[in-house]
Amino acid sequence: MADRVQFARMNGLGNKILVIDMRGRKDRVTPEAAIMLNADPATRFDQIMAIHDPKAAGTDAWIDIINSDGSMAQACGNGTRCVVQALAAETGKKAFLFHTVAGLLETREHDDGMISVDMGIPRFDWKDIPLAEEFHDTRRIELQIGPIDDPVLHSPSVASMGNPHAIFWVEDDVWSYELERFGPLLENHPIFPERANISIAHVRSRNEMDLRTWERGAGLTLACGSAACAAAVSGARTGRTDRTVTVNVPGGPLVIEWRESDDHVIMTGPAEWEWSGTLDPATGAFQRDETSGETGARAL
Ligand SMILES: N[C@@H](CCC[C@H](N)C(=O)O)C(=O)O
Repeated sequence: MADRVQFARMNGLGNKILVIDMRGRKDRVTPEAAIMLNADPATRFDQIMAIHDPKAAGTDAWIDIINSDGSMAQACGNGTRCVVQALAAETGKKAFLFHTVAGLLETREHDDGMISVDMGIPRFDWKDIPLAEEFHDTRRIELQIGPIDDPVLHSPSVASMGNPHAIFWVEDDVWSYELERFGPLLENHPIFPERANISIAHVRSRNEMDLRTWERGAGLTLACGSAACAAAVSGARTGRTDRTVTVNVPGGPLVIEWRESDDHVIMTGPAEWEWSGTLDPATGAFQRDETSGETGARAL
């Protein structure tokens, strides 16, 4: 038990997150531990957010983001809100500056419990997504799935929110597409050398869209915050939407603002604590706290 750390099972609009407290330690959550934790229905997750000691002055923590297949991700909007809620409950602070492989993330918990994350400036250059071939206009790239003369999905917009996203625009209901079938094929398409998160978007109005996402390294999820940001900026870039849009993901609505003043993308939504326990970050062996199980915001 001595080598165990605290963790909380949380969710951001149904995106299943394990927040693991690695502060004060030099080791990292291993891919083996991630795979073990994901294999148990009690701890099955979409992402792990491992909180480490800060690496730079002025920041509150370094965060490693790990997908359920054990791979590392550069961004996780829903998981970031979960970390904010856990640390706000622990410290009473309302604002945090986090550091990830993709850069700095400014965050704030509002009085109504909603949490905003500054997801940074999106990138659109084909080399930044990255794509395997040169495309001058990433608002619409040549990529399709299904019969060549009658594709089911085609011509996605692509964007990087630190992590790679492709957004397929559809005129009809996002639920009428077999994303569980097309998602893995598109995630691993050779055009995406680092794989990609694959979303289907239906625009309802200039300020609202519906979005389903097949996540790189995690599969179908109820919510993907960075995909909502990528879809919002791609909607604005292609003239479909305004710069502030409500993105309805299967788990509920996220509000995304692509700020005019500095091009940063601000994502606002909820986070929810479910239960907590201790685990071994090397093996993934875990124990649930007997006393945990009430809902509401909790410290780790
Ligand atoms: N759920 C996340 C995105 C997680 C990362 C993604 N699977 C990747 O590998 O890029 C979110 O809320 O942004």
